[in-house]
Amino acid sequence: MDNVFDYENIQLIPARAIVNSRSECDTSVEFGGRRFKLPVVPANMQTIVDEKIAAYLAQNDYFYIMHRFQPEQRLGFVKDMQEQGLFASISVGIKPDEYEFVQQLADAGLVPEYITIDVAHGHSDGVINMIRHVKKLLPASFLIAGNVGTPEAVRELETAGADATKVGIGPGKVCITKIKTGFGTGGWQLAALRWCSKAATKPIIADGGIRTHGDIAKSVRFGASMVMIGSLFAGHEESPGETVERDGKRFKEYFGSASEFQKGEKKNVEGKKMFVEHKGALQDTLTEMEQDLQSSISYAGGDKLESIRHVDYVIVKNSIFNGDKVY
Ligand SMILES: NC(=O)C1=CN([C@@H]2O[C@H](COP(=O)(O)OP(=O)(O)OC[C@H]3O[C@@H](n4cnc5c(N)ncnc54)[C@H](OP(=O)(O)O)[C@@H]3O)[C@@H](O)[C@H]2O)C=CC1
Ligand SMILES: Nc1nc2c(ncn2[C@@H]2O[C@H](COP(=O)(O)O)[C@@H](O)[C@H]2O)c(=O)[nH]1
Repeated sequence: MDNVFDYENIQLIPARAIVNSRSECDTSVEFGGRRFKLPVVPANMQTIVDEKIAAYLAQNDYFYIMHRFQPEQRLGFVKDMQEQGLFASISVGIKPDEYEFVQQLADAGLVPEYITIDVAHGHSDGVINMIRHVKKLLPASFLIAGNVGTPEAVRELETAGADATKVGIGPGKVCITKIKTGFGTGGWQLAALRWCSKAATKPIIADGGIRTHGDIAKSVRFGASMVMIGSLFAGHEESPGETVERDGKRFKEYFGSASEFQKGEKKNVEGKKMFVEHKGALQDTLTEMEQDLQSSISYAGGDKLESIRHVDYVIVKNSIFNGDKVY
């Protein structure tokens, strides 16, 4: 690795605008055979997405990935979504039950449009074997595999049959992997994304560490086709996390998928729980993300998302925030 940096160390350099209004800029992206309004997907976590949010996103041309923490509901979920004419996008793990679940889907003739293999350490035989199993039984599903943090891992998962890989080990807001294990891409996620994307021949999802809307444009610049976001989606009215009130202010809970709260036990805990400020309706955030990304595209000197991919950038030694608060 040559240059090591993260989101807060990068500024993209503006180019001459070709549009007269930011509204002319198109933020949509093709991913897995469908076109979505934004290159953004809320994290497949229990306090971020539920069936209702999934249906809303699919109906409104946004990508979603349902989490895997209510495993018995997944088959019905795929059926329900497809009966409504919506795409089904689910997550699986790699334990023996998950092999049976994939078999059940195939036996029932249910083919989710998207399947994500969601485990902490994706560069493993466990994930490679599951990729092969899914590709054998459900070859028409678009298969995302992760998480990984190296070019070797991206290549191996792609070779095994993954249609896309998910990059990010430990940069998440409720992640404690970096502290508890000493490993991961925490603190240099954007550089890791750049490193991985140079090796990738298929799309990459950048996962974790997004703290501002500008970080979406930076992810696209450094090779992401899609950006997975947890904390920025945690505080909405619709968010499944519990709402609490403190000193007259409303907050919503956001916990890690490897936290004690998710697991129900204190074993291999690599996640924590926090409370984020309540921030209104989900659609307002999606709209603001679209407007901010339209602005990013205009600064890139284009009118399509792709124009961000080739802009110049500088590495700022400390933090671009220089003590400023984001909001
Ligand atoms: N993106 C990230 O940085 C991280 C994300 N997470 C999220 O937390 C959730 C739980 O993840 P996970 O614990 O993988 O899920 P599971 O508990 O379902 O574990 C999946 C399988 O992988 C094995 N496994 C887990 N970690 C490792 C490892 N480091 N080395 C070898 N084998 C391993 C587990 O065995 P065993 O339990 O016996 O080791 C188990 O068989 C997921 O949603 C995941 O995305 C968790 C940590 C980091
Ligand atoms: N190390 C852990 N990572 C986790 C856990 N639960 C989720 N995640 C990852 O975080 C991102 C979201 O990051 P954010 O910065 O946008 O909030 C999510 O998509 C997972 O990859 C966990 O318990 N431990």
